[in-house]
Amino acid sequence: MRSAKDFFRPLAVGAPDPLREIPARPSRAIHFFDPSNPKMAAKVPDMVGTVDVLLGNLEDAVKAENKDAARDGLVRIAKETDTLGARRGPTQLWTRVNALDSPWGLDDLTTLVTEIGDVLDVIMVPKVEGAEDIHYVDRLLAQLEAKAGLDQPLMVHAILETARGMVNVEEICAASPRMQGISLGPADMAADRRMKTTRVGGGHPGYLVRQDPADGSEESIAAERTTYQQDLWHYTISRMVDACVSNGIYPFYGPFGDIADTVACEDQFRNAYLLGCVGTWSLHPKQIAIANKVFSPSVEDVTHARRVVAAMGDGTGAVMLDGKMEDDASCKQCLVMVQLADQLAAVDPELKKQYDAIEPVSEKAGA
Ligand SMILES: CC(=O)SCCNC(=O)CCNC(=O)[C@H](O)C(C)(C)COP(=O)(O)OP(=O)(O)OC[C@H]1O[C@@H](n2cnc3c(N)ncnc32)[C@H](O)[C@@H]1OP(=O)(O)O
Ligand SMILES: CC(=O)C(=O)O
Ligand SMILES: [Mg+2]
Repeated sequence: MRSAKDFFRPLAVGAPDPLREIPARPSRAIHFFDPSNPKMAAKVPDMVGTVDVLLGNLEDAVKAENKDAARDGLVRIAKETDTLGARRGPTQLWTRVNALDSPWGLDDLTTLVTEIGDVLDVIMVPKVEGAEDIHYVDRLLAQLEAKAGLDQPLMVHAILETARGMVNVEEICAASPRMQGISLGPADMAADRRMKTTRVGGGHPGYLVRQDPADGSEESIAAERTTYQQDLWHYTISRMVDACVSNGIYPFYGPFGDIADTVACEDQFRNAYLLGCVGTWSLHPKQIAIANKVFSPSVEDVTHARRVVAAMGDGTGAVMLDGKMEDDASCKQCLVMVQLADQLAAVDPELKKQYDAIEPVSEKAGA
């Protein structure tokens, strides 16, 4: 571990200074596309402005024989789409590179940083297992940034998709000032943990609790009883959120592979939103609207939050609103909601219209 004094020093001569703070950019949906797929690639320019993040995926879901074409395709798209990237327009440009132990990871990093390092915002690194993976990427990026003459450092986002990564999640988050966030990789995580599932994210009907039998008799045990499906990912997401927030970086849910089941997708996204995630992945264009809806506070929540903040004045003490006690702590929760709404309204005109239509609040205390 570097000393606190050295933590913000560039890791290569000529590399830009590391960021002191990770920018809080709206990132409700990270939309994945395969740059080697001509149909998907053709849609990218028109998607700028309709989604917070476009991510050129080079890793899983891209066929081995298309790896070079995907990398080259992303370089071309970034160069030709002059509104793409946070420095040039409303939509960030991220990439997911191949794993560090794969035959393609080194070429991905080398090519992307030197060719489009001034356009890319975040590099997502899959299958991160410990701080050593981030340290390797950190130094290599500094060398490449220096070589490319970049004046801003690239940020790094890790995917949490192994048991060892989970055990080391706090040190991964703290490993570099480049760390921007973490996403859950539920499919690889399930495989690595030897979970007996076959899905890409979401719940499982077999993971449940059952109502007690009425009286312990054989009949009552065999009788129909209510069951409640439980959330397979609660522990993982909660721990990821704590690790990210305690290190000043951002937690994200990941993929929901059942593209047709838009209802369960919305549920999974909302669970993550309620637990503290700031965004999620979109694998198909129809998941973008779901993510944008779920990760934008509802008009009802913003209305309530603004009322509480107004009623709390300087934010201290206790007041009654609608029969409920509000104090410093509930006011802080409401401020999270109000600030997120303000941040999203600045980039989403439709949301701004909805939030602006909320009646202004004047009450100072008790109602
Ligand atoms: C576990 C993990 O690692 S998850 C992350 C890796 N996985 C991915 O990135 C998957 C990305 N998504 C996809 O590959 C595709 O969406 C699939 C395979 C899931 C479905 O693809 P299709 O069967 O072609 O979907 P569908 O027929 O509904 O597509 C409709 C249109 O949207 C396009 N489209 C589909 N997905 C995307 C996308 N992610 N981005 C842009 N356009 C897309 C299709 O090309 C098609 O275009 P067309 O109307 O010009 O023919
Ligand atoms: C997201 C991802 O890569 C996974 O679930 O494995
Ligand atoms: Mg994976």
